[in-house]
Amino acid sequence: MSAAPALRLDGVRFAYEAMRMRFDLVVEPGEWLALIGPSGAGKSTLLDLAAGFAEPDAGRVLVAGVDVTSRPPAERPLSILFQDNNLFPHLDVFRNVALGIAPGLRVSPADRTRVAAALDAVGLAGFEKRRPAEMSGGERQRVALARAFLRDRPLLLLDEPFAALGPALRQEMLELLQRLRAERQGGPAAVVMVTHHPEDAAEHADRVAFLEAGEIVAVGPTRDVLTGQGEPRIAAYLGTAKPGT
Ligand SMILES: Nc1ncnc2c1ncn2[C@@H]1O[C@H](COP(=O)(O)OP(=O)(O)OP(=O)(O)O)[C@@H](O)[C@H]1O
Repeated sequence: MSAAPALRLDGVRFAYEAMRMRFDLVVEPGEWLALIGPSGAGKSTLLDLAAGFAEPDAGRVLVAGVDVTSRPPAERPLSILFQDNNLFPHLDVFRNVALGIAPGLRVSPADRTRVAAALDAVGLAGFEKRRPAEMSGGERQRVALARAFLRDRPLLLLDEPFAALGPALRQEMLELLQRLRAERQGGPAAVVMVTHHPEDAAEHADRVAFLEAGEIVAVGPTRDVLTGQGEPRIAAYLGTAKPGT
């Protein structure tokens, strides 16, 4: 592929007191990569490093070919969707979505049309005046999704955003996400998704990276990684290890 990777972690090193981490990773444009691995392996920290919430001790972070290592989160060409804290509670739905394109909330008529179209795309036309507290968890995440896609960034970082929603709704949201990213004008957005649900990776991801103790210990096509081929640690994590192996 000739276009620059959507995300590149190049010899990125980072340490919390409890663990040293080192990440090398390339995510191609339009690719969907799932991050799996045991609790505390470093999955959320990897996303924090990509998003700019954590600064590497060494190495470089590139997004869409641009070195963003020392840029703050707001200046990186990506969108983020986490489980909580995606919306501002004091702003209504319209304003929460409009923030994606008009950070100062100076909304032009053209912006207004785009916000309405984004809300329509996630099935929330007519919800413009509601506050987040007046909506269900699933509806709130739809608002966050509308904002993320309105920003039209080439990279979307997901940290279990739909984990609290229940299996059917989680699937519905992932399918909506799949559809919205495919419709992006400049080509599908790349997705890096932390998940504790291997079935979500199996359904949606092109590749899977398995993390353990602050490192990516295996990365490859979803099927290969999820069958744990040649990697007993993955089988142990998935609970598919055969007795005696
Ligand atoms: N703010 C922090 N300060 C100090 N240590 C931290 C901090 N955040 C995470 N850690 C430590 O860094 C390591 C990696 O944590 P991280 O949250 O990235 O793991 P994870 O794979 O996302 O885990 P989980 O699946 O439980 O969410 C863990 O040892 C954790 O205790």
